[in-house]
Amino acid sequence: MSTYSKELEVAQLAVQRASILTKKVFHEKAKGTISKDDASPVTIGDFGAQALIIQAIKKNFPEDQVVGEEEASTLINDTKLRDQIWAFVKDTTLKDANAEKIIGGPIGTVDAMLDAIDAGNSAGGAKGRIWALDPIDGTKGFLRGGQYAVCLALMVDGDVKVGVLGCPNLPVDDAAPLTAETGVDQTDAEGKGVLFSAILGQGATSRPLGTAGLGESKAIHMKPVEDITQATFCESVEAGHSSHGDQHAIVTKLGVTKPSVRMDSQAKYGSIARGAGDIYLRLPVRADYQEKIWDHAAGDLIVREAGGEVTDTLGRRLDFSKGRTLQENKGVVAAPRTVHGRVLEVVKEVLAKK
Ligand SMILES: Nc1ncnc2c1ncn2[C@@H]1O[C@H](COP(=O)(O)O)[C@@H](OP(=O)(O)O)[C@H]1O
Ligand SMILES: [Mg+2]
Ligand SMILES: [Mg+2]
Ligand SMILES: [Mg+2]
Repeated sequence: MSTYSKELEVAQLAVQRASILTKKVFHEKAKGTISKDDASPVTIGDFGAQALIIQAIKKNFPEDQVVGEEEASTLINDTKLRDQIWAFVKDTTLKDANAEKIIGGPIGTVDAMLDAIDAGNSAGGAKGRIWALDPIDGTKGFLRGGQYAVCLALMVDGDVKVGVLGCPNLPVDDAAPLTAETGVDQTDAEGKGVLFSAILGQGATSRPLGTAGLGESKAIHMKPVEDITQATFCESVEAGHSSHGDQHAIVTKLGVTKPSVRMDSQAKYGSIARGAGDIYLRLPVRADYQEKIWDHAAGDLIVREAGGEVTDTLGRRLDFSKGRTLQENKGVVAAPRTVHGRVLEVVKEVLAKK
């Protein structure tokens, strides 16, 4: 077995199983939300997916730590929400019994579910094996029927080694170009659902997300951008998450002619990695916001392994070794290696004028 192939298999199957749950939650209109301290929403889907993924990690790698976005403390007093989550968690399994066995089978009890959610409480850092988990990235996209992603990455001594992104609402077809519609009014109907993966040094792949174990995988690559004016650029839907104004100024200066594609979640990283789009910009809105490691770890590796470069707005690699946040970084600039330098130059020029 090659390095990290076991970790990759567990991560892929765990993300696949969690995606079955998020799709069920979406279709049963059980999206009831509560607001977190940072005013961001969290749903039955977020908690349920976190429980299922951590269960699979702990069954296979009991010593590993997990930095997960959600915490169970809110569920201690809210027994109604807790029971709603459990109703989904207890019935969600992979359709292939063998694959289900690989990730350790279902969770036995409500308490075990709460323990699994809580096991995402690692402080992160530069030592040891730590998984970064975002059970639903782009919760706002999930709620409004846009893009979202189930995101999992393994860091060893602060360096990302394995990354997996499950994107239930993106087309399976790697060649389908991004359009404005890709970001809005999407479903997980026929032809949708893709699982992106990468292992450091071994390239990036995509395969159908599916529900019954892992289908055939294909290598993915960023598109060589010969003429930057023809590039497709993507950004967050939420204006509070990145500066649409700065991003517009940057792409205008680069001569990009196509309108930006707005979509939620790390589906942006996956989409540029497979050449459906080219550039992803995330310019800070607030100087004091620290990006969370679970919002970037898997996508960063997948883009780099597909031939891209990912830095912050100052040209520094994203540093996942500093705890739960990217406290040493500001914003994100992701582009094919061949044009990243040019994009970064313009990012710096535009920011210097502010
Ligand atoms: N002020 C802010 N700046 C940047 N990112 C923010 C932010 N407030 C929240 N976020 C993060 O933006 C993520 C979504 O990114 P995007 O806009 O690309 O879809 C959220 O992930 P969750 O949806 O997992 O909470 C959240 O962690
Ligand atoms: Mg959130
Ligand atoms: Mg997120
Ligand atoms: Mg999330």
